[in-house]
Amino acid sequence: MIEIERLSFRYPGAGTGVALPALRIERGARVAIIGPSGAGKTTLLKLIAGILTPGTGTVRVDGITVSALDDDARRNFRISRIGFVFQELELLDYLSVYDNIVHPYRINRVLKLDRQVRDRARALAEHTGLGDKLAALPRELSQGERQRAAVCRALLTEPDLLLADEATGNLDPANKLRIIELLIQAAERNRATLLAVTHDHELLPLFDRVIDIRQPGSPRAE
Ligand SMILES: Nc1ncnc2c1ncn2[C@@H]1O[C@H](COP(=O)(O)OP(=O)(O)OP(=O)(O)O)[C@@H](O)[C@H]1O
Repeated sequence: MIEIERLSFRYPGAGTGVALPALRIERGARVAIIGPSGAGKTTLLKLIAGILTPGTGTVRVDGITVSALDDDARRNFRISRIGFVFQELELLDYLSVYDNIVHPYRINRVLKLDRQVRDRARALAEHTGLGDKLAALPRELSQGERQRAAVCRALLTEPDLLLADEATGNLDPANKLRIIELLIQAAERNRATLLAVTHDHELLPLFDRVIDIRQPGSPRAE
């Protein structure tokens, strides 16, 4: 469960940010976050993930007040509980698809890259149609395949909370649908919550709730 109370955030020197009076999202919900460009959708995801710390108010995830954790605890929380898929994929060009997928396990000591994880990485790749691309470099993949690799990486830790920020941007309609369906299936399998920022209104029927972040200072949650 995600609980937000009187949340506000402003970037230093910027006139805009995000403000949300209150919001509750049940565990396992699949939620689309919409709103005009600059309304604060990405900022909201970063506040929930503990990447940014709110100016005022609180964000609680499964009873944990994320902003009250110290830096190490917040990082560990993020690594072990949250899967993030960004629009800018941030796959590492010099690593194979397989090495990209398991990368979080190589750089975070809280994660252990054991045989089970390796098997899970391969199974995820198979399931997403990347089974024969594990040795390829990201630049040798199509855009849809790269995005699927980024989704596999986000799913490998079996996160409780999946945050997708325009994960389907720049993809054709068939690939958009495939990515969202992958995220929804994974969330259902793990009883995880899915929050997906999207500008694609045709994808909204796939979600069970839509939160519309309006102008900063006067947001609307529905
Ligand atoms: N690093 C930053 N420094 C200063 N201001 C920022 C920074 N990142 C975002 N902003 C500003 O904060 C506001 C909210 O940005 P955010 O990226 O959360 O919006 P968004 O709703 O995700 O937009 P979009 O749909 O265009 O991605 C915008 O006015 C933006 O210019």
